[in-house]
Amino acid sequence: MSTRGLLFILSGPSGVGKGTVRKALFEKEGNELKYSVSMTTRNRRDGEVDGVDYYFRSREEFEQLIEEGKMLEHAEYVGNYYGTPLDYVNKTLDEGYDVFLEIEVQGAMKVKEKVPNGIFIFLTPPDLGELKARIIGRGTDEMSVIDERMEVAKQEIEMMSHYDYAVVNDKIELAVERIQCVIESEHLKVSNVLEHYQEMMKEW
Ligand SMILES: Nc1ncnc2c1ncn2[C@@H]1O[C@H](COP(=O)(O)OP(=O)(O)OP(=O)(O)O)[C@@H](O)[C@H]1O
Ligand SMILES: Nc1nc2c(ncn2[C@@H]2O[C@H](COP(=O)(O)O)[C@@H](O)[C@H]2O)c(=O)[nH]1
Repeated sequence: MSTRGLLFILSGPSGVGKGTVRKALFEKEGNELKYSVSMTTRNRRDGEVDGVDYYFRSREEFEQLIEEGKMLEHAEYVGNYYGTPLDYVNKTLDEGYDVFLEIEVQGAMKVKEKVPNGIFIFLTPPDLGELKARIIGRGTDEMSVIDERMEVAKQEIEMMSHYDYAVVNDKIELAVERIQCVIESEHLKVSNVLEHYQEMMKEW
């Protein structure tokens, strides 16, 4: 017997540390979350692997998938498409696993329209100076792109009120612990526990 898994959406400005925190969370023992690998049209960075970090696709291929209704959400971000393939999310939730998305804010708001019972977590920087320092320190973007990402970040932070939880990423380990607390408490919610028993009672 399995009930449907929960959908967790981690979002927040570029460079806040979503990828870093998500990887640290997934390295924790006993974690049964499934990560939904996103699709993008942006160029692959050094060390990134197709199918692991992203599915890297051309604009034409991406647009075809949008047209066929194969994306749960998609957004255009700093000149490239990013999106969440729908089939993997549905299949994995149906198998009873929790699914974890790591996406930007426009996409998260589209998921909220389609999956209102998703759990939306906003990862925040300790302050904007630290956010810029992290983007620069990562060394993956030119200065013009960094400025663009900072402009988008200010608008994104204003969207925090649409989320269920705000998690500060001051220290990676603390941010991971806070997210683990969110996951555990969501599993204790009566609505989620009750669903489990309702499924069981159907079989008795
Ligand atoms: N708590 C932290 N303290 C200091 N540095 C951090 C922390 N978390 C992440 N970083 C660093 O900040 C930089 C950006 O992190 P990361 O790439 O994970 O951000 P992101 O939110 O996933 O970015 P994007 O949305 O653009 O993919 C990296 O160099 C990472 O090592
Ligand atoms: N709406 C979506 N946004 C996504 C998805 N996968 C990643 N992202 C976000 O895009 C920006 C830029 O990412 P980068 O790898 O180029 O730095 C960042 O905020 C990601 O979280 C997705 O499937 N949908």
